[in-house]
Amino acid sequence: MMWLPSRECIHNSLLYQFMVQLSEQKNTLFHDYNQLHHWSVNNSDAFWDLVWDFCDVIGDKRQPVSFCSEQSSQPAKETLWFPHASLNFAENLLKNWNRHAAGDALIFHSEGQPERRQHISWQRLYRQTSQLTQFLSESGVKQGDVVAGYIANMPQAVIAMLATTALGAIWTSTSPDFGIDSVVERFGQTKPKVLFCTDGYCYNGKPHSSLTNVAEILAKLPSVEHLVVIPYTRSDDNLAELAPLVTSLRINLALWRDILIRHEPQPIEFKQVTFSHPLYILYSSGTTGKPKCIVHGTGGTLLNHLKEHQLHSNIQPGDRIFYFTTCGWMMWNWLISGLASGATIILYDGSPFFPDGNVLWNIAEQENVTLFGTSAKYLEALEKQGYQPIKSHTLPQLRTLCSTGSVLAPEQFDYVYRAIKKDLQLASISGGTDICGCFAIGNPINPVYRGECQGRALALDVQVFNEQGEPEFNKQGELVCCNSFPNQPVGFWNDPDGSRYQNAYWNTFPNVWHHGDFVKLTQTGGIIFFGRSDAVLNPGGVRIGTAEIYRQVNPLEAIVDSVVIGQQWKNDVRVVLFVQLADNCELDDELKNTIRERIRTHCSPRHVPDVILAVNDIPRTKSGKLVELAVRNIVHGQPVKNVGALANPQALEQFKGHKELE
Ligand SMILES: CC(=O)CC(=O)O
Repeated sequence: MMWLPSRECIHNSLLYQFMVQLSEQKNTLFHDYNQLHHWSVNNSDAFWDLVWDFCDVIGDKRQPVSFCSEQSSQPAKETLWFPHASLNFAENLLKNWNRHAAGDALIFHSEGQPERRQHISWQRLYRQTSQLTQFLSESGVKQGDVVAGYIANMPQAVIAMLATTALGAIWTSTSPDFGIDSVVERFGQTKPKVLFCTDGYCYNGKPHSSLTNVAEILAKLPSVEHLVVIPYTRSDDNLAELAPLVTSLRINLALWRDILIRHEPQPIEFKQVTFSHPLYILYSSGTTGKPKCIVHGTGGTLLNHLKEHQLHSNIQPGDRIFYFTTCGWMMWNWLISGLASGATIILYDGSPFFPDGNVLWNIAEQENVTLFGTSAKYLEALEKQGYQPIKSHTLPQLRTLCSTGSVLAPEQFDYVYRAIKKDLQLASISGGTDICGCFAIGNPINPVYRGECQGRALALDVQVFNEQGEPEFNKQGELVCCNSFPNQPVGFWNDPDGSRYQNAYWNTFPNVWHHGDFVKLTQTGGIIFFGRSDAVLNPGGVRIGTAEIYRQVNPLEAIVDSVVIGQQWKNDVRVVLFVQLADNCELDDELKNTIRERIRTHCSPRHVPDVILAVNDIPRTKSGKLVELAVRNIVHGQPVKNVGALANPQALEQFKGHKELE
């Protein structure tokens, strides 16, 4: 065990208060989290009904909580949640505005530019949302229209999203480091009427202009009628270069500042929509084809985020929450929902290592961050570079550290408690874009065990299935969810018969959501992740999660990063490991033997790579995920679909033509 919440922490937690309320209402005693989880799965209507009340959702709830036709052969998929409810997402995020009007709703930090730090009060957030809502209405945006952001992670992105959803329109965003094709592949499918863009973004000490990309994107997105430019890295005058283009395309060009000048803040009329009304469109990474446009509903997203924030993460008014993300990752949507719990959101645009690895910890210290969210990859890089925030920063308010994006190895749990903070709830969380939330998540009342996500998310019947579709306990298998939950996607955009949605999650096991993670449920109620199940290595028919290999290889000083695949070889599969070496290191026999020995000792002889090769860079998606399937395709001489989804597509070249693989 690595952390145990104090009795005081437990009793002060919202989850504990929820359990007390539930015990009184249902006359049932809940002794621990696992008991509550069990109850919530078996009584999911009562659970979600109480979450609505407990989290003070503004809206008209109505009964029933859920409905499914008796004829349905897939109730887990086809259940409708709160079928008669109506609500508005932005209204719920702004509901605290006049309670703490002068307090901070948003705080913005921009890479390397302390003078750009901005505090946006709740009142200013409400007023600017009102101004933008008026602009969007005048621009013809109505309920169900799509509004897009090609935008840096800054307050204007939040305000544009709130104004869009206040009208019952649908928000979709990518970050400005996406290339032209990647943006067109996404927005070309969802056809936004209005595009918000920043003129650029900052990364690694350099401002990058977006305007040339924007010009080309607009030429390929005929749906866009209005372009709103947010000057960020340059002065307004430089925007003149866009003018001829928008005139030739007959697009209306507006500057953010002018919109604020032209509209007086007014009380916002929040459009009430149904629970399943589309709220967000998120995109799958698109490494296996055109990105899937995953539509998330208003009520499901809100209710689930309230559950994840208040019950699992203990987020309360006065909390200050930070997630290192861009507007192109679902953790941005997750973060911004924190407003609905009265928390202050800390936004950061830039590199987490510029000017050095202290940058995010400086922000955490300066802003008294209570929940700090990041990725396992960031923590790995921080450790490798020798940072120990525990020695350099004072973080008395920091209560929770969330990590996601890839598997958080057990040794990284040691690092967090040794080098960041001892008294901390380390929540390794996992779910993703598909559900805009989590299947595995933390909670403030359970201990944290080394290498384990604390538990299954409340009211989600998460199980581990073997290949025959039978539940397994304490054995590796597929993460599935056997019941319906409100934040299942409403469907995919442009999927009229629903077949793409059905194929993506529902065809592997009957009436069960198949998520594609390779995991194990533990005796403590926790979950251990071993990697994506489609990347599982299969030498001699034994299924090996790729995270088992990374756990042994990546901590070595000589290694910066690695990717492992299974290569079809003589009617079997052999394990091929690619490593990116640290400066001045060589992949000599000694290093190969060290790698093999570590893997043999800590895993098994089956895990030992048959081939180890050096490469200069490891390909990842823009949200930092390894693309094992793309590497596998290259090695097998197959095409890689959608290289535009990658942050460093040029890295793929080095996986071609190795004579050791022929
Ligand atoms: C919660 C998550 O699972 C986020 C991600 O890794 O995409």
